[in-house]
Formats: sequence, C-alpha cells, structure tokens
Amino acid sequence: MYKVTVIGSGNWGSVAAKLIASNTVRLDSFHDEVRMWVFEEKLPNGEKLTDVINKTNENVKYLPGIKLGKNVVADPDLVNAVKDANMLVFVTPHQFVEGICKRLAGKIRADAEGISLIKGMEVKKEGPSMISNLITKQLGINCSVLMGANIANEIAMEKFSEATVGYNQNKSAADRWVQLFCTPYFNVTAVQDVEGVELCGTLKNAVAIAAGFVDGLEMGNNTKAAIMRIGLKEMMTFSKMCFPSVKDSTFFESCGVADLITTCMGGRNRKVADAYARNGGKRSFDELEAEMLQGQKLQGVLTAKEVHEVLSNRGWLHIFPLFSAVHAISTGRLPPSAIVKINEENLRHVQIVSSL
Ligand SMILES: NC(=O)c1ccc[n+]([C@@H]2O[C@H](COP(=O)([O-])OP(=O)(O)OC[C@H]3O[C@@H](n4cnc5c(N)ncnc54)[C@H](O)[C@@H]3O)[C@@H](O)[C@H]2O)c1
Ligand SMILES: O=P(O)(O)OC[C@H](O)CO
Repeated sequence: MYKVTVIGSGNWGSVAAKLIASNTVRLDSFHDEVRMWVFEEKLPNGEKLTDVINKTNENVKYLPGIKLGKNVVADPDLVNAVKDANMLVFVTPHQFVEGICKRLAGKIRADAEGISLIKGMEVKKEGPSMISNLITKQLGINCSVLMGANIANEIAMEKFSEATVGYNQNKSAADRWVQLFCTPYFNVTAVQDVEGVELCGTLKNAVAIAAGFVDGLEMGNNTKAAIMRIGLKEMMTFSKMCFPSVKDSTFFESCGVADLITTCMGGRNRKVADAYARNGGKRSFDELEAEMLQGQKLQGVLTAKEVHEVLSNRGWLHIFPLFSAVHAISTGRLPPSAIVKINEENLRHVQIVSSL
C-alpha cells in the first residue's frame, strides 16, 4: 500500500492535496489519508492555520472557499508528517526546499519515492542544479517532477487542464505518480526528461516577469507575443546548453509552451511585474509581493537572479538578452521600458552593471 504526504500547503500545495485525496479514496493501492505538512502560522483571529484546516477542511489562507477532502490531514510537524509515507510530494516555494530537506535527512522511509512540483533551481559552483536533484542528493531518494500549465485556482475549481510528469529511469514510479494525480479534469502524461520538464517550469517564471512589464507599460498583444517567443527560445537554449540531454519535444508538452502561455496571461509573476512597471520601478518586488499576494510567493525574480548568476559565471550574458534584462530591471538597474530594448546597447549596459 502507498501512503502519501504532501510537503507544503500554499496555493498549489493545497490544490495538489485535493487532487491526490480524491484519488487515494478511490484507488485500492493507496491509503485513504493524505498528510499535508503546514508551515504553521497564526491567522489574524489568533487561531493556528493547521487547526482551522482540520476543523473546516479548507485552507482559509491560501485556498479559501475550496474543500480539500475529508481525508486530508494538516500536520505542522514535518518529521511526523512524513514518517509513515512512501510517496512524498514536494510543493513549497523553491527558496525553502534546502532547509526542509536538511530537517528530513535520515527521517524518511527507506522505500520512499519523491516528486517535485516546485518551479525553481539552485546555483552551485559547477552550474545550475535542479530542485529534484537537490532532493535526491539530500535524501537519497528517486525524484520525479510534475509541471504544467497549472494555475492552481483554476484547477481548484475543477476546470480542465494538463500536466507533465518528468522521470529519469523509473517508469513504474512515474506511472504511479500519473495514477495518483490524474482526474477527469487533470490530464497527466509522463515523459523521460526530468531536467527538461523542470527547466521549463522554472524558466517560464522569468519570462512571465517580462510579460508583466509589457502589460504594465500597456504595450499590447504583439509585443507580449514577441516577448513570449524570445523567452521560449532562451528557455530552450539555456536548458540545452546546461543539460545537453534535454529533449526539444519536452517544450511542446504542457510543461513547456502551454505553461509559458498561461503564466504570461494569468499568473502571479505577471501580475506583480505589471504593478512594478506601472509604478515605474519605484516600489520593490518584495513590497509589492507582500501587499498583493498576502503570503504567497513569487519565483520569477529569484529565478532571474539565479539564471543571471549562471550566465555571468559562464560568460553567456550576450546570448540571453531577455533573461539578462529581466534581472537588470527587477533589481532596479534598468527601467521597465528596457524590456523591449534588448539590443546591443542595452546588452553592453547589462554586462557592465553585472561586472560591477
Ligand atoms: N500557485 C500556483 O498556481 C502554482 C502552480 C504550479 C506550480 N506552482 C509552484 O509550486 C510551488 C509552491 O507554490 P504554492 O503556490 O503552493 O505556494 P504559495 O506561494 O501559495 O505559498 C507560500 C507557501 O510558503 C510557505 N512558507 C512561508 N515561509 C516558509 C518557510 N520559511 N519555510 C517553509 N514554507 C514557508 C507558506 O506557509 C505557504 O504555504 C512554487 O514553486 C510554485 O512556483 C504554483
Ligand atoms: O502564478 P505563477 O506566476 O506563480 O504561475 C503559476 C503556475 O506556475 C502556472 O503553471
């Protein structure tokens, strides 16, 4: 029997728990109960978020108005939440994963399998390292990924969408993850390309920041389409230069072009970047994120910084004008309007400020 724990309970983490819980009650090979680790916090009325989730069956802070399923049990104790599970679903903002894995090392079942729904990466001396790799290295478990055109609030309302599972060797584990996530309104397919799937989910967040700048400057649909096209090209080039095994076909799965489109149209990265450009870059992303997202986290600004680190280290800035401009704008070194001046002159500027 398989026992599932979801590590994370934000907007997408809560929807993932709902999807999974609807399947574990239905399928004999899974225990009904789904544990969901909650990063504990107090609500304005003084109650603990975990207590409220368990009382109301709703994550009132990160996914209000949606019932998770009676078999979802919120647990604020990370080690307790994973101790019986052999299927671990990682779904937190990427900046917190390393700390979580350190706390989990030596505390999980020997037969556990992992899947990461986390869009992000780390930068090491040797280059970019994907979150699934960090999980595998720190916990010694096989880790697949699930990415796709998945704005959480839409899936919470059971509107049809697709997703892609990326796996390396273990096809039977991938099939089990597909079975665990698939519903009539959530169609999941598996491809053998962990890094490709994960890089798509990660890099599109930086492109969405660029799309938000264009919206905030009211530049129109043609400009936004141009940004998305250049962004897709840079995503493919970056992925293949860093991980030559990445397959072209992966970019045409839900995790690729479809996620790029949905995020640039309706995601949180787009929304906050739009506000940043409307304010002429005078209010920081941190300030806007706190005000507009109430505890939810952006991944695109940090990802642009991480990509920039790789590009600088490797002398590749000139090959990636869009990624370079997103970083320079989001850190206040270029104005938002520079997003459509990704020409030689601005590139030189980006390179000069990077070397300061
Ligand atoms: N929301 C979406 O539509 C969506 C869809 C697909 C993928 N994702 C990805 O899923 C991942 C998780 O995003 P989300 O939307 O579930 O989260 P979120 O942005 O809605 O919420 C932030 C979460 O971080 C937690 N947190 C805050 N400080 C913490 C700390 N110090 N340590 C650990 N946790 C802490 C909060 O309790 C909360 O659960 C991200 O990588 C995101 O890109 C999100
Ligand atoms: O709201 P965003 O910008 O974090 O994007 C959400 C998802 O990644 C879309 O698939």
